Amino acid sequence: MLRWLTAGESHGPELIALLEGLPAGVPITAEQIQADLQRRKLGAGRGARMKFEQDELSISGGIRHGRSQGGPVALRIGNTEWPKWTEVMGAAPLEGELTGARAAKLTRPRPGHADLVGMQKHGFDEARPVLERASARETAARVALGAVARAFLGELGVRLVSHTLSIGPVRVPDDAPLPTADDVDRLDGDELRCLHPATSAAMLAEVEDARRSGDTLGGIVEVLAYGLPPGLGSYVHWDRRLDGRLAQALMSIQAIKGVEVGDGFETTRRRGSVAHDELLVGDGGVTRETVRAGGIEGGMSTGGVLRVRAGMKPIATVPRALRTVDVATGEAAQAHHQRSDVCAVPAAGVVAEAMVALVLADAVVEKFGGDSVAETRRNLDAYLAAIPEQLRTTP
Ligand SMILES: Cc1cc2nc3c(=O)[nH]c(=O)nc-3n(C[C@H](O)[C@H](O)[C@H](O)COP(=O)(O)O)c2cc1C
Ligand SMILES: C=C(O[C@@H]1CC(C(=O)O)=C[C@@H](OP(=O)(O)O)[C@H]1O)C(=O)O
Repeated sequence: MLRWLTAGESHGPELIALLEGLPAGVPITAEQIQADLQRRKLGAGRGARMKFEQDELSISGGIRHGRSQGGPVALRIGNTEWPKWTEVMGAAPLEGELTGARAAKLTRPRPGHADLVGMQKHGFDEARPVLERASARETAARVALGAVARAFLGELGVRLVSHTLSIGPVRVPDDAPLPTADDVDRLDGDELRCLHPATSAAMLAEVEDARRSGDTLGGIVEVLAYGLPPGLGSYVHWDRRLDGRLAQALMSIQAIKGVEVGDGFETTRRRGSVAHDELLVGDGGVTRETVRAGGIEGGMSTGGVLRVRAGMKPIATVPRALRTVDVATGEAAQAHHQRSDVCAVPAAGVVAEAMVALVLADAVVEKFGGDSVAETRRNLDAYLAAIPEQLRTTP
């Protein structure tokens, strides 16, 4: 079993990420993790902070001479903004009152954020302690862990890619080809992480229009995984189903409001005769002509391309501020707003990829075990070799 945990606040000194259960021998470097952190900062619509803050990665444990060692992988991502926040976010007891530009209490909770409920739940009189941990800054830690999970999967021939399917009302045409794992660099080179040039241009125009009118946008991202073996997950227990685990992981990303597996809700509008992936006689086994189910049947990977989507709501800190209540006075007010992303959908694609990588890596460890990646690979190869020829699937 893989376990992972993150800690840290948006304007604290650093984020901490821990991954436990990774077999030894996975090749992984700080440069690889840093490269993924960089990918998460990209994209049209990101706010000012992405330009001046660096993700300062350091590896505190679990990796030696470029390989995992079998112990927990411990990562730190320094917030280079920290020197401006030492007073507001310091761990030491406060002597006297806060002073300076950031001293004012945040008593105008932002609708669509954790602000108000977090205050009610934890007994805070302002939103600062809530928004610091609820912030999607935390997704940097997830992406760092996802890079490690992806390195493990890569050793087993599994490769991931994510892309933007829609921004607001602008969507990639249904007949556009699916990105493959060879498209990652091209996708990262596009500000919207979209391979379809006309759609990317229309998405950019939509983001610029939202920015000009003091508004924000959401959208849909899609993650694909190539090279998975059949049989990850389970049809036996509700909590071991791969689709359920992926949905939970994707829904846990800040601002994700819906998840689809394969064609998702579109499938509900079809008749059964054209909704599934028929099994056909192929060269050397069984084949499927379509990928409507997204590579999951009965809660298990089919061995075909896995395809999941996550829908993100528009950024909740709207510059044209939303109505709220000042909880210090009980008076009507406008929500607190300082700076914010206009649209973070391209970044959410990178985060979604990381979460999918972590879930798949967990499912691989669950099925194939292994204290070293070589052992995991032996177990995987033996499993595949033992599947009778008539039952084998070819992509
Ligand atoms: C990569 C990423 C960046 C985000 N950036 C912002 C932002 O700049 N401003 C904002 O208000 N929300 C941003 N969000 C979304 C908020 O964190 C999210 O809306 C908030 O936590 C409440 O959403 P929830 O109800 O889904 O948890 C971002 C989300 C992601 C995934
Ligand atoms: C810092 C990141 O995203 C932040 C996520 C976020 C939010 O409310 O979720 C709000 C913004 O932070 P701030 O209020 O400090 O400008 C984003 O910049 C990041 O992704 O690294």
